[in-house]
Amino acid sequence: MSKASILFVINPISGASDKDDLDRVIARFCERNELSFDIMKTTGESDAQNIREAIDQYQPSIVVAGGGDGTVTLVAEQLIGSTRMLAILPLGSANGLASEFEIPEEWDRNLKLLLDPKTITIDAIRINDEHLSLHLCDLGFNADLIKEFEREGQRGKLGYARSFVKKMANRRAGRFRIVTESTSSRHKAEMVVIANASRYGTGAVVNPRCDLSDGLLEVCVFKPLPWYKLLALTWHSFVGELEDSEYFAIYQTSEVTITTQKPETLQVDGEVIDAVTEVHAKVIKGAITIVVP
Ligand SMILES: Nc1ncnc2c1ncn2[C@@H]1O[C@H](COP(=O)(O)OP(=O)(O)OP(=O)(O)O)[C@@H](O)[C@H]1O
Repeated sequence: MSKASILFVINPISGASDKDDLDRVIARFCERNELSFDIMKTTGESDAQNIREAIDQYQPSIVVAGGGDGTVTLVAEQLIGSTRMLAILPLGSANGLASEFEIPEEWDRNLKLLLDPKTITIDAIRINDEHLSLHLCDLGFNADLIKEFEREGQRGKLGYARSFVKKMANRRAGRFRIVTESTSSRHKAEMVVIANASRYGTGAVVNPRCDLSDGLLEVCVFKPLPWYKLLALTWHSFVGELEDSEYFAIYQTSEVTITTQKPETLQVDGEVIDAVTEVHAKVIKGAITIVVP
């Protein structure tokens, strides 16, 4: 088999880790294994176009997204409909999609996955005919939390924990109407998740019915609950038994429209989009092939 040609797309500001040595580690790994490679850095401006141009020019068989979930989604968007593989080098604060597949964060172990790549083809979700989601989108609590995290200008796991505690003290519920292909329901909820994957980067399972290749998305509803029930719900979440909780509801569908009574913050794969009153989500079956351990 001919050796892979690899394009590394690195977000230099993702997460809080020191990346000064990364280019050298990548170069040493590729040269040692006789892999042809190129490295580009994102700038936060025109990145989608720059990645497309680099792919056109370089024609890699694997594109590595080195960054957090935002970078992974940005790179994936440029690969939809192509046979090129997407590999993930987790450098973000939470690394949700990478933790879903237990992709190693440690650079040397991660790069070894490129030598004889094992892959899985997964679905994606198109949000409001515009944004791509491979992982989790949500309205309400978690989106507000990410917004707070960004507003405070924090990065890294400690900053995330600080914002989490602050947001937990100010939980609130909104009203949601959820229309799937076969159901229509109304809920008072603190958070509604549109899920391709199963868990956040923290490990909390929000979607116990996750199958990333089944052509379906899940809509997961977290109803308002009193403080003294929080621990029980968290327990149900971490052991994957959320459906036992009366404060949780789930719908499976390939398409959904969610409308809210008041504007709710929407986040897609870790990026805060805006406050919205309507979200439409549709599955793209078999959208992308990912390198996994
Ligand atoms: N060189 C850069 N300078 C400033 N911003 C950048 C640069 N490159 C990318 N960005 C921005 O970084 C964001 C994506 O960050 P990403 O999700 O990869 O990391 P993170 O936010 O640290 O991780 P996580 O999503 O796990 O919290 C995008 O908003 C993108 O525009």
